[in-house]
Amino acid sequence: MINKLVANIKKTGAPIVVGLDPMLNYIPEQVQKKAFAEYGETLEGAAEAIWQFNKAIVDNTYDLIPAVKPQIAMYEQFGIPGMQAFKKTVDYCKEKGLVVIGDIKRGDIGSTSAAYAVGHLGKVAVGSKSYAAFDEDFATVNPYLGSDGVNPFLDVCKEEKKGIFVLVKTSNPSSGEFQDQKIDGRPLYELVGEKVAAWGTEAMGDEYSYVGAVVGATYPEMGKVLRKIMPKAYILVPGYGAQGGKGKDLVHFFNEDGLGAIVNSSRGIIAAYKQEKYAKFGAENFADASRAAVEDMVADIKGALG
Ligand SMILES: O=c1ccn([C@@H]2O[C@H](COP(=O)(O)O)[C@@H](O)[C@H]2O)c(=O)[nH]1
Repeated sequence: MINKLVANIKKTGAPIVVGLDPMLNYIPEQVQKKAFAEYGETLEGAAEAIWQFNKAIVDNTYDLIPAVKPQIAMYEQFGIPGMQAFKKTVDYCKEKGLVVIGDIKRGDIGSTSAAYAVGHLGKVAVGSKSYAAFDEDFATVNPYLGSDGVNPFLDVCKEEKKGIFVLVKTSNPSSGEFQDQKIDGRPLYELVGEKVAAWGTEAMGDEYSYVGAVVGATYPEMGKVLRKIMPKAYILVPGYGAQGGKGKDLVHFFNEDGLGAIVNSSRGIIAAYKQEKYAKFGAENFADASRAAVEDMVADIKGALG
């Protein structure tokens, strides 16, 4: 899958990911009304609204982008219907040729991590049969339980040629509380970065490893250091747009080959129609506003990279 991700990035010339984080309050009234008319103001109605919202955005942007990142929390809050909308979204994006990064942030004791890995990236055995349950291409993994929480994901990735992005330095304001703590004089996120590089040597694609890292756009100096520590790891960079990250902050997340990083924007793209800059599109044309926001994001990053 890392080869497909790199190929999609080269084809589109767009090192970006559209984050599909559909909160109900981003979904225009007309989409909600139609879904509620069919299913009532129920969990099913909410799930239908988020599915129709996602579909419109994907239909309007898929030719410009290499990948999407559905955030599972946004679906899970609507229970079983929400999870069905998650799965429908994953399948639809894959049909459109997009790489799907499930932002699931899992990681547990070994046996539990194995179940997460199988459910999201692998196949679960049922008697003599096996099924790919959610079947994303990549998943985000929390490494803070240690190697035995990550190894089951590596095993499934090797078998299925899928990938993971390991949380190394997250974009949120309090990420330093634990991640920046020093051990033998070095911040914890650097030690995790070294582990990502080591895990990656066991799982190489043609140019990059199946084991990537999450590093927030909001910490550009740390991104620069981590880029050097993990030269073969793709870096998934959240924090662009709504969290304040800009193209100029991201230059050092990339390698000399212009590859090596993929920048996520969720609210900045899917709720673009709510921003003054894209207000001319109106709520009816929300997906056109998202397309314009994708074009602007690509221009911003490419401009910064020169
Ligand atoms: O360090 C991290 C890791 C993950 N995220 C996720 O990315 C998106 C960001 O959404 P925006 O609307 O573009 O701010 C969201 O799904 C987060 O859970 C992150 O922000 N930082």
